[in-house]
Amino acid sequence: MSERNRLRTARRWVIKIGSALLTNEGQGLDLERMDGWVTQMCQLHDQGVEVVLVSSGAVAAGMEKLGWMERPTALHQLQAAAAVGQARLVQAWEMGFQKYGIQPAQVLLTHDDHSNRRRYLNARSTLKTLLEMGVVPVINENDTVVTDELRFGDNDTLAALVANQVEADVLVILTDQDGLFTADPRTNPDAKLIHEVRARDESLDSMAGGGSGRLGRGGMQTKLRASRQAAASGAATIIVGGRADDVITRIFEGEELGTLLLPDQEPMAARKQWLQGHLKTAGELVLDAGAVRVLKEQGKSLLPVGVKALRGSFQRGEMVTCLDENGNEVARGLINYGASEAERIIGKPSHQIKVLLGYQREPELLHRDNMVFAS
Ligand SMILES: Nc1ncnc2c1ncn2[C@@H]1O[C@H](COP(=O)(O)OP(=O)(O)O)[C@@H](O)[C@H]1O
Ligand SMILES: N[C@@H](CCC(=O)OP(=O)(O)O)C(=O)O
Repeated sequence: MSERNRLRTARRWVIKIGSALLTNEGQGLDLERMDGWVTQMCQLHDQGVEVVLVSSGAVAAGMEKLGWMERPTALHQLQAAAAVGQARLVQAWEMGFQKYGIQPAQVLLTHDDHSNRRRYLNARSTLKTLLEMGVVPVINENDTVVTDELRFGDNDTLAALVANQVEADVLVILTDQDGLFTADPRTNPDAKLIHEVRARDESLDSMAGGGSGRLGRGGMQTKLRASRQAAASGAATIIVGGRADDVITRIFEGEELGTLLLPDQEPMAARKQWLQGHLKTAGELVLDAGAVRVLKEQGKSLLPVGVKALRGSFQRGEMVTCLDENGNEVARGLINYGASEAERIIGKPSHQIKVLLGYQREPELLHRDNMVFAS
């Protein structure tokens, strides 16, 4: 299967739409185009694809409402514009999605939400819950509360971190150019579009310029960096011109649009490598002999029934070590329940989880996709 056709099998997409594209060069939000993207995202949704939308445009929408012609540079003015514009932005997306009976949700994130482990896990859990419910999260940076030092600034970086966070298969970056060119096409009319490349290819560094348009931030440099970040969890990135007709649908159908930046590894292999490198664990589970056997011999998920004891005050989503009764490591992985919940369900069959906790998230304590087994 060609790499493009493989996109048809991608089940979770993060789609980032930049400021340069969302606003008609500063004339407010381009509602007509937004409607077109919504239609396409809903078509994807109908095909069983989970969609996360990372939408810029708060500052640009706010500028229009406030009658400002130039993007301000002072942080407090940017924040004021974002506060005015974010409401407008999310209202526009909501109206679009509701025509198709699909519920969007506003999620505003900051740098802290990614660097603080607890908040990271919390946000991940919320995003995954929204996706399970068929909701489309519409994410932006929480511009009004961030400080200069702790600002993503551009949404490419934020979109890549979100792609890691929800383990997306593909990150689509819609922008105002047809893709990544050999040089900035604004200043180099001879620049050629790159169709497919490995994200880590170092020759791209000198091609991607940092200069952006009047409204965007970061230019292609942040998009290239984002593709590398996304590749770390196995996601492919497509940088593509968002003004092309039916661009999202055509990418889904495998058409060669924009630039495809490939990861070096399949998502699962990348994920396992990431897990392997995660040396810090937050707790331990002691397994009974039966559970040790199915984990060791069949590489299966761990159910609560096979756990005899636990140690540590871990949160849901943190890394724990699984030990046999002699203290030897059998596996490690990300746990689906926090320590106080796990305490109540260990040794019990999964069908009792709902009665014991009042709810059931997953039947497994650790899912095999989130585990690496000791050799
Ligand atoms: N090699 C390149 N290929 C394409 N565009 C480039 C390149 N280098 C720099 N750019 C610039 O990046 C801009 C897109 O980035 P930006 O303005 O930040 O948009 P967005 O708001 O979509 O993130 C383009 O308009 C283009 O001028
Ligand atoms: N959070 C900002 C986004 C900043 C921005 O323009 O980013 P980008 O679209 O990546 O160039 C906003 O909503 O205006």
